[in-house]
Amino acid sequence: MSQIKDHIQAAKHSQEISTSSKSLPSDSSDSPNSISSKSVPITSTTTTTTLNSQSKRRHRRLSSLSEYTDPFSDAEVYYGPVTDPRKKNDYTTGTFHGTTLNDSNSASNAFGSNLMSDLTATNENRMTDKSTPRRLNRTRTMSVFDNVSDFKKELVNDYHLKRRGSEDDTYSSSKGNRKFFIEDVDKILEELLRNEDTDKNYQITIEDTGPKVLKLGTANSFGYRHVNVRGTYMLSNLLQELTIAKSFGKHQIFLDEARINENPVNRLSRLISNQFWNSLTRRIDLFNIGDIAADTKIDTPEAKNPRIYVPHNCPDQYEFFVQASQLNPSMKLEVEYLPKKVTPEYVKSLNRTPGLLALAMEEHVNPSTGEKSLIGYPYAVPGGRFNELYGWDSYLMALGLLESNKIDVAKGMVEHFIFEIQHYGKILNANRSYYLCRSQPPFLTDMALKVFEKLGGSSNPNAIDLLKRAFIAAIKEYKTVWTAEPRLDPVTKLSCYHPDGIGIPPETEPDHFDTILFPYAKKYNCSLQEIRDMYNNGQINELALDEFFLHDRAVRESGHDTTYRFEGVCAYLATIDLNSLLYKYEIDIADVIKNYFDNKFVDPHDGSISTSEDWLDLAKKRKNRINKYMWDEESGFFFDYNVKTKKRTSYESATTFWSLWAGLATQKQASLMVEKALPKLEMLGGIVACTESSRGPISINRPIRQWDYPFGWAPHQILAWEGLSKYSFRDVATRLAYRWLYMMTKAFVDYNGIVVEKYDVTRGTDPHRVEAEYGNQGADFKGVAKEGFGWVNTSYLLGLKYMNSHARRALGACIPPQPFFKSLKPSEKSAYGL
Ligand SMILES: OC[C@H]1O[C@H](O[C@H]2O[C@H](CO)[C@@H](O)[C@H](O)[C@H]2O)[C@H](O)[C@@H](O)[C@@H]1O
Ligand SMILES: [Ca+2]
Repeated sequence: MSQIKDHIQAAKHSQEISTSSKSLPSDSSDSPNSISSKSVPITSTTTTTTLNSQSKRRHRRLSSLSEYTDPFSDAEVYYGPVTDPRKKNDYTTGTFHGTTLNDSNSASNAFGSNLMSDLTATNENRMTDKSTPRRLNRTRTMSVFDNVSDFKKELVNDYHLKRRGSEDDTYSSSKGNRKFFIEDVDKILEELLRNEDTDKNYQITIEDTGPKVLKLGTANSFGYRHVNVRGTYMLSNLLQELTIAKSFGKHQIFLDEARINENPVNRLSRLISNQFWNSLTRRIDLFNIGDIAADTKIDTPEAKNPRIYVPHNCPDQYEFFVQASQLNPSMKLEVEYLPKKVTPEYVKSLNRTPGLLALAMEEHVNPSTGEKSLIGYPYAVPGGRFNELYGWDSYLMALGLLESNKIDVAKGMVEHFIFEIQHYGKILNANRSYYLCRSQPPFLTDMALKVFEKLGGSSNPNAIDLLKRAFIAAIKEYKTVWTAEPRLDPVTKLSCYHPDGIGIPPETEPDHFDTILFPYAKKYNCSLQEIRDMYNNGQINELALDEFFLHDRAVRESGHDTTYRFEGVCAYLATIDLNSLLYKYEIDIADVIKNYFDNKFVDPHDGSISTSEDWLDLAKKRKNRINKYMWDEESGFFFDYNVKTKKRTSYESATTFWSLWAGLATQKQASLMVEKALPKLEMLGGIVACTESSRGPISINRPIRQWDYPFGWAPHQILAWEGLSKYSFRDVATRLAYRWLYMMTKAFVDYNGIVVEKYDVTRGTDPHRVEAEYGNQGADFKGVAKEGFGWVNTSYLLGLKYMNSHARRALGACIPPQPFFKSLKPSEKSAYGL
């Protein structure tokens, strides 16, 4: 009680509450840093009695100010729970019924914390942390006035930069624990955006030309004394935090300065592990299926209502979804069975009526009623327009999820892949009807092994069971998808991406094929839309177009959609990517048969028997063929091999490093790759997808492609780092990782917390600005980025594992690679392969 009096006395003495009517927070706040909207006015005329009764009511709030609360706790802990009953979603009770990505008003969507287990785990971690407050950071204004993208240079030229005022001096007295008191979240948000978001995109970035300073009231003075928050980074973090607080229905909050001043490396990795994964996680239940089935990619009237397609032999699932649609008719969920045989004609017939494809579900028994129901296994989606379970994205996300200890989600994705192989014949490009004919780069064996290890490996019978089921499925996939016609080339015995399908892929952006279709529109004297329809409806027969779209589908199966490496030829290329991955399958299968099937695998699908030696033999043969057809000693590249023209290509691609990841290259080949190929692909921000010379000139008739120079992709970085490390080039991997992390951190700091699908690795200032094909996913958010992008999130967590504390600090200060490498002592340089 005396502590309370001291506070009030101190406030009175400093005359902070004596002149005007101000609001103080009430005690009804149930999280340490949020305050109820009901505040208690105190004026200079307030009587002692009133003060006393208010003191009591303020007790918790005032004492919580002096207590240590983790400034870096998750949004749910820091701002939660939701105080607006209309926004009360099931994240508070552990079930999640909403995934509408664009609904910024929903707290659960702001940071969809779908799984109670995740929340509990995070809270537990925090609690163990509590006694040891982390070292708080120095002020990170990180303003970069003169480092503005040429995208907006003209605007900046007209702007007169203001000199900064002198720094307010209260920081030292706060002992690094300063908190702000935001009396009116909406008002500050509005002021912040009005002053600082000069280009009106609801983000505060280095391209905004505001004063870069905003006054905020301190918590100790209940808002009467102000300090300046300066610079793009802190102001944009303030915008992010206020946006989140608002989404939790908060009108007043205490906000730790450390939270908006956090070391960016810590902030980004924290957000990825504790927030972004949750926002990207889905788990189908009776109530959320409508949201999960929604799709923004197809724009036909029939695509407006959510639709789910169920395999012909899954009656339980069919019933479950019918029940879901009956329980909630306003969801307008349509439920359809797939036929037993899914043909390309059938898939094309669904183009106007696309739908989600059912995934694996488990039985759930309600402990109190004993009632049985189904619930989907959790999975993560890549983000942005990609709101479904993808093939290789899932593997890459699983690596990051495991790193963040979200084992359930990674495991769930293995279950889904087993289900997909059983019911759709392959791991699908993604679980939408328009992806039924094609797959994506295969990673299931490695994914299952990594999940298995995390689950406790051979000491856990459930982990062994999962591993065995995953390998039975992977062997089926290997035999019936990747080493069967049309994907297997009978001559070289190497494999190509070569899916089925008819017509124009409906999920692509409408103008994507305009340059290809234009001559046909001219020939038939009709519009581009008419030619699209005529071709899709089979009203015109054009063999060249059929051939083009055969390869286009193959490009999409390769995951590298799109690149000039593959255009017009992909289905005839035995690629180094795919054949490296299949080599890895063969090696992994050999291992698992030896260790978990007593070295005698009886295939339940075809009755055949194989041993570890059989699979090692397949691997050896593939390796010899890869060397024969693809290795180019002179350039240090593995190139794709064209099985039709019977020629090795010369397109220099980052996927040459997949041979290292798979472990098929020799040490000598690895050294040549580092010596000759790497210098051509190593850019400012990491490894570029291909060399500029291989890509060739870009023009209006030859538009830029996203899987080509100058773009860099997370999967390429991750596989190269791991591959190089396998071959004693961890130093080189560390250098490449620094580059990539620097680029990501810099964009995150300068562009309002952005994390995108891909980056222009040649661009120092705004690498996230990629205007190719459907644009960059992850860039389109208001106020705060909620999910990052799946595989890029992973790349950040994995890249950090290569960094020592010195490099981490340099990244936190956004030191570009060149000056950083130059500043290293000779003894330190070797750790970066310099
Ligand atoms: O809608 C256009 C294409 O989009 C996907 O490809 C891209 O996103 C995927 C999800 O992140 C990723 O797996 C792929 O590598 C990207 O190029 C989709 O996979 C394509 O099939 C689709 O046509
Ligand atoms: Ca802006």
